[in-house]
Amino acid sequence: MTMFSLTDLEKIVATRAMAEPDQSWTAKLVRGGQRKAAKKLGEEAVETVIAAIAEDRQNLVCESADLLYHLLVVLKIADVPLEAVMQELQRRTAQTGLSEKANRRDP
Ligand SMILES: N=c1c2ncn([C@@H]3O[C@H](COP(=O)(O)OP(=O)(O)OP(=O)(O)O)[C@@H](O)[C@H]3O)c2ncn1[C@@H]1O[C@H](COP(=O)(O)O)[C@@H](O)[C@H]1O
Repeated sequence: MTMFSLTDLEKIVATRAMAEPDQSWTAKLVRGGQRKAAKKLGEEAVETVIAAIAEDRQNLVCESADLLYHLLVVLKIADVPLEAVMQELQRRTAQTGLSEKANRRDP
């Protein structure tokens, strides 16, 4: 069995974004606009943090899934393809996180 990937979920999100809002959470979020979708993403991030701190592994899995799904919806609304994020992550593999932080210029 091939592993389900974020790219697969990105395609589902793109398809469901065009569905009727009363039949799809994705469509409802997309029609509601970025402010609401991003707020939902923030809530899911907080719930993920709480699960991590509570050392609740099962809940951490569920909240992480909610978080990644809502991130893909926010990227969809912003018209940012997952590929752009992956390219940025790939670019960063050229250096360690610590050296990136040390070389960062503060605004
Ligand atoms: N992965 C997800 C996914 N994760 C979470 N959610 C929904 O996100 C919503 C918000 O989650 P919460 O736990 O915060 O629920 P809640 O507290 O009741 O939310 P509120 O009513 O308080 O806003 C729920 O309705 C979840 O069902 C998701 N909805 C959809 N997907 C994927 O998107 C596909 C298409 O879904 P639809 O767009 O609904 O057809 C699905 O088959 C899945 O693959």
